[in-house]
Amino acid sequence: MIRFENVTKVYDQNVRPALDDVSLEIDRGEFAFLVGASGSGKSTFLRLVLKEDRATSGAVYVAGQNVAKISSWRVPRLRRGIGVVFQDFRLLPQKNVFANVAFAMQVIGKSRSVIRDTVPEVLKTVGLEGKEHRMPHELSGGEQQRVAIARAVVNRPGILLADEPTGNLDPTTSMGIMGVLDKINQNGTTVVMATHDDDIVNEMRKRVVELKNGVVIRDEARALYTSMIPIVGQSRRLKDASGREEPPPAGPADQGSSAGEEQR
Ligand SMILES: Nc1ncnc2c1ncn2[C@@H]1O[C@H](COP(=O)(O)OP(=O)(O)OP(=O)(O)O)[C@@H](O)[C@H]1O
Repeated sequence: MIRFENVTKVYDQNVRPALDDVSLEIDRGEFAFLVGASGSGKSTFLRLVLKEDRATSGAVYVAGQNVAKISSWRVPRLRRGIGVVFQDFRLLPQKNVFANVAFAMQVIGKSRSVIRDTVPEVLKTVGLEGKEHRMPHELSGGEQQRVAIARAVVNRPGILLADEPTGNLDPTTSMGIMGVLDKINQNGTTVVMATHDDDIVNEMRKRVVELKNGVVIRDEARALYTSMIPIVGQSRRLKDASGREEPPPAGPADQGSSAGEEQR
């Protein structure tokens, strides 16, 4: 669904690349977390998928298409297949919940009757039944993020990109949002989520792709936020699912663990 082939992104020739020779494949229907320190390249990765930036070298494929070869008039069609949610929700403040979601359908020319049928369905999926007429300022942060997710998926995109979607939310509300994203993923949408939230990653046990200085340093299935496998040459500490730190186990990196590293 998403394939990066030796992708390098240089913003400024005088500093190291934001992404450095990244090769990675995320299959249709997968749920993958992108983790890494601030500045490690997570948002750059998402922007390249959306063709908001272009790779300096290498190739980015989305649904089998090399995005560099998509002409500018076809970019909206690419983006229609990709829902996006952000940390700061980005709702239209003057529109109610229904209208915020309906707007995403209006701009692509859906008929009123289709909108009338579809919006309540998607609001139900995200747990906002009965809140159609609320204004954004009358909603909690978690509810606002649910509206943003409803708007992102109402046109049934194949891919949902989420950039720190729980960054402004408390832990309980965040887990509610993860429940919504998980449900959307189980309905067949590929989800890629950039996050710093270790508790969420540890709870979800999905694929984790870890970036450091633009390089993929870990790609592990059903993983924790911090690898169970010590990375050679780095001092790392492990966190268990409760977030408690434990000393790293003795032994070579390639002996494997219950989490089992999987390179794709
Ligand atoms: N438009 C830009 N122009 C110049 N440099 C940029 C630009 N966007 C990002 N960078 C640089 O690229 C690197 C990767 O940034 P990116 O935003 O992808 O990181 P991130 O992992 O998403 O960080 P955060 O967790 O803080 O959002 C950083 O060094 C950043 O300063």
